[in-house]
Amino acid sequence: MSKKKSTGNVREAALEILLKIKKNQAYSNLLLNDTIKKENIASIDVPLLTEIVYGTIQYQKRIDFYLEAYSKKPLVKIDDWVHILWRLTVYQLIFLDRVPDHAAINEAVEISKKRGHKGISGMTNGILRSFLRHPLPEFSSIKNETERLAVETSHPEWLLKRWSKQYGAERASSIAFANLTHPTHSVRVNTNRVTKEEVMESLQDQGLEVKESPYVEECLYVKKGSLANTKAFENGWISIQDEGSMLVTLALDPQQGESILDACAAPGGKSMHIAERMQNIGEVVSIDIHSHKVKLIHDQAKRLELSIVHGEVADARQLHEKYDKESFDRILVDAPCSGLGVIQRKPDLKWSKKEEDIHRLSEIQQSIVEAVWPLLKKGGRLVYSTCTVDREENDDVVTAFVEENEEAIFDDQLLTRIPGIIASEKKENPGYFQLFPGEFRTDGFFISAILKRE
Ligand SMILES: C[S@@+](CC[C@H](N)C(=O)[O-])C[C@H]1O[C@@H](n2cnc3c(N)ncnc32)[C@H](O)[C@@H]1O
Repeated sequence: MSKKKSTGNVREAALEILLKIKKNQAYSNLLLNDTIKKENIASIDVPLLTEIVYGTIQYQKRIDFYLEAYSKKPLVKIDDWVHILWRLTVYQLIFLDRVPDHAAINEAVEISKKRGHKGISGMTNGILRSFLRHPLPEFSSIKNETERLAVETSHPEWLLKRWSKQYGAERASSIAFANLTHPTHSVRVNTNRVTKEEVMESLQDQGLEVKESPYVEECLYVKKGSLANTKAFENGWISIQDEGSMLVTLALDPQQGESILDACAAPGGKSMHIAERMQNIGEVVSIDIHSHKVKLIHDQAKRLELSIVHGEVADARQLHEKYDKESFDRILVDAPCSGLGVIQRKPDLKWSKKEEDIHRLSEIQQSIVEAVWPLLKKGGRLVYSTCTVDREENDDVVTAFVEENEEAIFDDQLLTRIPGIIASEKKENPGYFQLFPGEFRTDGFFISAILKRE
């Protein structure tokens, strides 16, 4: 059966998704996949729907600045669905060359008529046409520097202030601009089963543009094309993974025959990488608190033929009930975090996360590290990582832990295991480092390594 839908339905679908996100009903990626299936969106329309949804979220603060210049009423007094419809149409007018302006505006007017009344469609027509007739308002009209950066890069002010205080104003600005750029798509080659060259050939044969990474050996950048239906993916030769995430396994440096605990493991990206590096010899215990997520670990292990990975549902803070002291050679805590390092991929995070979330998460992160520490053998290594950019969830968690635990010392050899160019930039403390978005081709990641004294 043909999966045909007009682009009009694409915009309505985008409106529905954005409204649900605004009401905090779900994450954008889950809602998108759900809507594509339920609404039977044609595969040809999926890229447009994805672009409108992510782009509108990414640029919403900047778009509101533009809309405010033309709206007769303050935006807070406009119904949510009308406001979002304006936002997504302005996104198309500014950023999508392939959508003709009149088509985008006509669709918005039609949707307004269908969902509202004549007054609303008239208002929609009026604001969008006056937006087209005038030049874009200048950011320089905003006098306060942080407010100006917040509007231009479309970030909440509290977050920019936090980054500026923690990493300096220049870094805060570069993170915010980097978050507006497209992320690099990378895959990890399962070198246990296939060579990098074979994977490159296979992907290229299927029309994908592939390039070797200069940093991590098993990493390939994929420029064009969808990976999910490729032979390499179906055969379990590759996994989709950010290169920063691959560095975490390099930091842990698991060896064949060892016993490894991955305390926060789902969906299993790092557990699989660990098992691949161990050539499937040894044991990887992969814990996650959510049973539906542990299923993903089982699925991945099966697809990649990694029999040493054992997924288990448990709370990492209670593992002492299941495992003896000093059971593991190495432990990975890839902690639950605010995800502020992956805004490029998941822009809704910058609007949904609040400062209170950071405080709450940092307490959970500390308690997980403290709970699993006794399970590490003497002389063993614990790696603590997050995909966020915030000292309270990162540097503060590990420095407080090392200060309070006599047996713990920072691993001053960490950077020797990280590829040269990346490591040479990271000198603040030899036992941990922060990767910022836009710095290399990775997401924002924090990686630290702690040793247990003999
Ligand atoms: C950053 S994600 C892990 C990503 C994973 N390491 C990977 O590379 O695919 C953090 C995970 O920790 C899990 N989690 C949160 N609290 C936990 C707890 N108390 N014990 C175990 N897992 C927990 C979450 O369900 C989530 O899947």
